[in-house]
Amino acid sequence: MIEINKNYRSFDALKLALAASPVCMVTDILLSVTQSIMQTGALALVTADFVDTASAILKGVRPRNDIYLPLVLLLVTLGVTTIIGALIQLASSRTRLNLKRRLIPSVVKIYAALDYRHIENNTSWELISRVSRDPVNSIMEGVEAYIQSLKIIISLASVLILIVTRVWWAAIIILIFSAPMFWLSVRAGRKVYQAGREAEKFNRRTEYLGDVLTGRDNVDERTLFGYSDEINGKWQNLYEAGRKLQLRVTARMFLFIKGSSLLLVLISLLVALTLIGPVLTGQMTAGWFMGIVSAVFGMIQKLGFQMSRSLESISRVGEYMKDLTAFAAMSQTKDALTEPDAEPIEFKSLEFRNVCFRYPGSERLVLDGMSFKMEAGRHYAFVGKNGAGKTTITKLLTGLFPQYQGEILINGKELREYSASAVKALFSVVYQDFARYYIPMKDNIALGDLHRKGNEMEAAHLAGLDETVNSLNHGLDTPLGKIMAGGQDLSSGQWQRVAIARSLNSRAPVKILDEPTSALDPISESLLYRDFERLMLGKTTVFVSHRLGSTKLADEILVIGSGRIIERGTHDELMAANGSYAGMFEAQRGWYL
Ligand SMILES: Nc1ncnc2c1ncn2[C@@H]1O[C@H](COP(=O)(O)OP(=O)(O)OP(=O)(O)O)[C@@H](O)[C@H]1O
Repeated sequence: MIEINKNYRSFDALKLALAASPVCMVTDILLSVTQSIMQTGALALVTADFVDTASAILKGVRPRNDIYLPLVLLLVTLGVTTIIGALIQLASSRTRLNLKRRLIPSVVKIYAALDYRHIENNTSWELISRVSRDPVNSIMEGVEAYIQSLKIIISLASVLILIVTRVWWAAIIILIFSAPMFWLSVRAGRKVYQAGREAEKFNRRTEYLGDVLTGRDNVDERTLFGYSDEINGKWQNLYEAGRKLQLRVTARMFLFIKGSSLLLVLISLLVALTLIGPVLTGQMTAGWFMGIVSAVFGMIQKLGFQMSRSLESISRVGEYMKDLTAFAAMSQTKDALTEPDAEPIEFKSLEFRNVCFRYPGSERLVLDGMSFKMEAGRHYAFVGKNGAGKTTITKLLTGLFPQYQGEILINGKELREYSASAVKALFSVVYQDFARYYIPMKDNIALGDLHRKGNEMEAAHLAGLDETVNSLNHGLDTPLGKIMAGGQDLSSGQWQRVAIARSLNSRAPVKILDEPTSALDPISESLLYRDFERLMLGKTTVFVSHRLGSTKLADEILVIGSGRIIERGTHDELMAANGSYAGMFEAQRGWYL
């Protein structure tokens, strides 16, 4: 539904709603127009007729029975206006639902395909959160504002037509005073959205601190460290700053609306006063006087308050549309949404040739001339200090950051030349901060390779999850976590095994394991290492670990420092070389002696 590289303007809110729900939108607009004519022009006419007939009856000029028709017309006008109001609400809520059905998947699709660097960058992340936070309401606010403005314009036109037939100059005065109000309202709306944008930064931070204060994840540390007051103070400071910003604009807006409403009330009084003359001289009937005056007052109220509000909303949706335009124009990863190929390509080798990389928005080179080669079927381990760049290498390998210099070659061919689906099929990763999906255990494991459903039990068994599965109420079908009904939570180590099972379920020939045993108990960890050869038979593995005992399993250890490989070899070779690796290994071994 959202088009890439389209320049969205505020009016496009209407077009989007019309595309999502044409019947309801057209019904809404037609009913709204009818309602505004009924509420103003038609009501003024039937009121005039009713009052004039009643006064003629009181004077004895007309028979009593003549009152019935004007009375019925008056009641019908009021009744129909109310019914139309209810129908408009119905049509509008249907439009909202239809828009939601079409818009949300479209926003999610763009979101999911965005280049990974936008997610990591603060500025673009703020834009992404602004757009994706509540797209349906943001757009519907504009749609309703347009329809509201149309209603006001129709009301204004029908009242003005009535006034022109009696006191033409009053109509001109109302028009002249309304024009600057329109303009000011548009400006005010823009200011409010821009202030909202500033306030959004505060909102995101207060939301995060709110999570820290109330979220389930931090409950243990929160209780133990007793930091609630400290964080609460920070939360309040941020909240206050955001609130003051918003308040300043809202107060200005309020004064503006109130001031202009007062002005318009004065104009209506003027119109009413000038109409008294023709009534007294008999040029205008009392009924027409009442009809016109009540229509003018009703319309002035709308003009003063609703019109300012609607124009404000229209310019706000205009600003939202600018954000939407920028969001839809953000670079996307080609084929980001494609599934991995059903059959991975045959893997032969992987090579980094003089690769340099810095994260977007950062000056520091994390990889600085990184070169190494890996052959199929062998096991490799990356070791190095915290922040040396081990995880970064795995991110580059899996295509998350294509903006590197140098070459990354798979089977001798540049990584960027492969389709995303081929790269996805080639690697499976157990991430350091692996995901926990609050869905059944079986689905958690199946996500590792959606082409290969039905092998979840085997993968669970290989990952040492038999006991865990048996302890769950419904075995593999038990929802994990506490979100779904009947869900059971797991320990960190059990969750990590689920992530390992996910990887084992995949047929990817290259397994990347980034600290895969950090949450496992010593027995489980050594069992995993014992079975490592069997589990990874025929696979190429890239192991990232600080536990140097585990790196002994690797055919080759690559030590990273200063953004490049500083040592490489088997455990024995590196120990004999007595360099960096040997230093790290001895430091760790010291603790076990
Ligand atoms: N999104 C990012 N933006 C900017 N810099 C980043 C980003 N992610 C990581 N870095 C920086 O890149 C460097 C390498 O990080 P990386 O996670 O690859 O290190 P690592 O060797 O895996 O560390 P550890 O052993 O602690 O897991 C670090 O200095 C880190 O600060």
